[in-house]
Amino acid sequence: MCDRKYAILGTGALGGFYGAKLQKAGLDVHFLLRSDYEHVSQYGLLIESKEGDFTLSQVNAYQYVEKMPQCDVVVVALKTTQNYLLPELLPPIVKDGGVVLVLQNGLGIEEEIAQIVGNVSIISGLCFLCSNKVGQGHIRHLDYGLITLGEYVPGYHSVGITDRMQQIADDFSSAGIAIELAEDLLLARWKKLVWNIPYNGLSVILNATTDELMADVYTCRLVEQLMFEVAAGANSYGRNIPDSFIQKMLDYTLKMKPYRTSMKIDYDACRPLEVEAIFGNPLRKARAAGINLLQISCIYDQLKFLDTKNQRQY
Ligand SMILES: NC(=O)C1=CN([C@@H]2O[C@H](COP(=O)(O)OP(=O)(O)OC[C@H]3O[C@@H](n4cnc5c(N)ncnc54)[C@H](OP(=O)(O)O)[C@@H]3O)[C@@H](O)[C@H]2O)C=CC1
Ligand SMILES: CC(C)(CO)C(=O)C(=O)O
Repeated sequence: MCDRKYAILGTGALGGFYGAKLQKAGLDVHFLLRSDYEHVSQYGLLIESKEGDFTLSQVNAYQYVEKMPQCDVVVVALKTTQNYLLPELLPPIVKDGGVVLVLQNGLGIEEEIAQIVGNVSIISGLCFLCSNKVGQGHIRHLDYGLITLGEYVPGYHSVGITDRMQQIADDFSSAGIAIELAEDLLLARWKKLVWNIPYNGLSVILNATTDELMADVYTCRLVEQLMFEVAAGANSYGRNIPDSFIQKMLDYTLKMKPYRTSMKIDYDACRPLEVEAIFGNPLRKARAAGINLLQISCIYDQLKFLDTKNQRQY
């Protein structure tokens, strides 16, 4: 068993699920919580999963990072809308020479983290996971769970498979979490956006689940066009997303159980939407490389309008 200490920043649908699996496998895990702190300190975490339900009656729960031990691996599992808190949250808990493991959707997050903490490695994981937080300390894992890991270096040059990536992969694999290693993090991030941009965006704008978007010829066409635009964005950075990958994402979603995307869940709960990380950053990156992603830009403007209106109502 490894002696790496893990911190989970944000014990929600994703952080709660993976963190609990790591603890169950015997790893030393420390959970930062917000509204669920009292409940989880007292009763622990309950994970409902198609892979088997389990309870952790005792977890290392914290309300403040100052009380947490310094950790070898700090998992960032907040919504990106909370990333403005990272300058307060990260420095006290990441060990010198440690790893910040970003498990968030979107683009450009590693560059922000590199500004906050020096002398750490930044590794990101793109999570193909359907998980929801359904109550205090109560996570419902609906499907999937594969994480594609890639390491960040300034400029997003491809660094191949590093030893640190391999160590984290070994820890997660020991907890029964499927891991794939990517040589090129930037390519992996754009590939994840092939799914998130059309489905997250359209689910909110059109008030639709994934199966509804796939069942209609017009929305299906829109999804596909958006996917091709994401591929054009990747291409502006010299990354090739083949047409076969787009077909794979369409087939994958057709086979998926009807799903309300995480952005739609946030919208329905009047929580802020991850518009900047998932739409704004890719648009700005592509623009900086000289291309305008017109359809994605149109989705972005509508989401900004809906997000602002939703927040005002709240
Ligand atoms: N859920 C999924 O299946 C997937 C999620 N992702 C990505 O993972 C990331 C996390 O999403 P998800 O887990 O769904 O989101 P959740 O909202 O379920 O989890 C985020 C957690 O962070 C906690 N939090 C927020 N602010 C603080 C704070 N200041 N201190 C401590 N805890 C805090 C929240 O606490 P509180 O409970 O009080 O709100 C919440 O429990 C996002 O980038 C998302 O896009 C990617 C793939 C799949
Ligand atoms: C594609 C999906 C729904 C899981 O398969 C996901 O990873 C996400 O919501 O970001």
